Amino acid sequence: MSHHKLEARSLYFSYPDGHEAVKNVSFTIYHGESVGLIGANGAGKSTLLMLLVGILFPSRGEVLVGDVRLTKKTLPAIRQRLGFVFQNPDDQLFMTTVYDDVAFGPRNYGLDEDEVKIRVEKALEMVGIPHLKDRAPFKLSGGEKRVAAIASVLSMQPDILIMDEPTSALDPKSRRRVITLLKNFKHTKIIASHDLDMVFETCRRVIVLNEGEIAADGMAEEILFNKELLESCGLEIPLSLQNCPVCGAFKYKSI
Ligand SMILES: Nc1ncnc2c1ncn2[C@@H]1O[C@H](COP(=O)(O)OP(=O)(O)OP(=O)(O)O)[C@@H](O)[C@H]1O
Repeated sequence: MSHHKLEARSLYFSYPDGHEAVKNVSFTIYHGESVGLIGANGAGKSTLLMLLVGILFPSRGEVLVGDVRLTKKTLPAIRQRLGFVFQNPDDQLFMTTVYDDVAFGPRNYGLDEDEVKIRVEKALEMVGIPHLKDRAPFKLSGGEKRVAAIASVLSMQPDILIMDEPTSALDPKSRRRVITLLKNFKHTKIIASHDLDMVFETCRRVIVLNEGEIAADGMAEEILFNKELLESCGLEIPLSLQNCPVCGAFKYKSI
């Protein structure tokens, strides 16, 4: 299904102050792939994700969604297929209730209220917060806000899910719920995170960014066990993949 393909071609991006945050980034992500995007603070992960969803536009290079080049003109038609979860949930939640925030996308898309209700209830169920539906988003805790923001994207049933730090600030139960829904999401997903254990569980492919450039792009097993590579990019092997100091055993990947 080539129309779900997402391609970055020699992307460069400089912020107005001249800082070059993304340099010569190229990759193709095919339908159904699960891709973790990792890198130290400031490596360019968020900037790259914003280029992929058309919040920012590259200084040079191009992004293609299917065969369509992402531009200001093509963006409206493409946007509804891309579900983007921001790093900061406050950028995503702006209605007076959680329900209305999660309903916003489907309503905007023109679905009738019965369908909207089904979508909202399903999305809230998936992230485990049906009980918060009537609450004001700004009165939620950090973790509650994060899962509400995820629900507001799931309700659009996107073809491509792009998430910036979906598990940060989550307690173990909420984190586990997010991991489960990511594993169950069968379309394309791209997840930027410092939670490398989560990346290992949910992504088959990993792209490593270092100072704006791709340092590695390969199978999760190859990359997340590569101590030298990770250390050269300011990262370390995820905890669940480190040898147990007592028995020497590894935990193995289950996807
Ligand atoms: N608005 C901005 N103006 C200028 N420079 C910026 C701006 N936003 C980000 N940067 C710089 O661009 C680089 C990449 O930032 P980005 O947020 O993409 O990194 P990141 O990998 O997502 O980092 P983190 O893991 O800390 O979230 C950093 O050096 C950052 O300081």
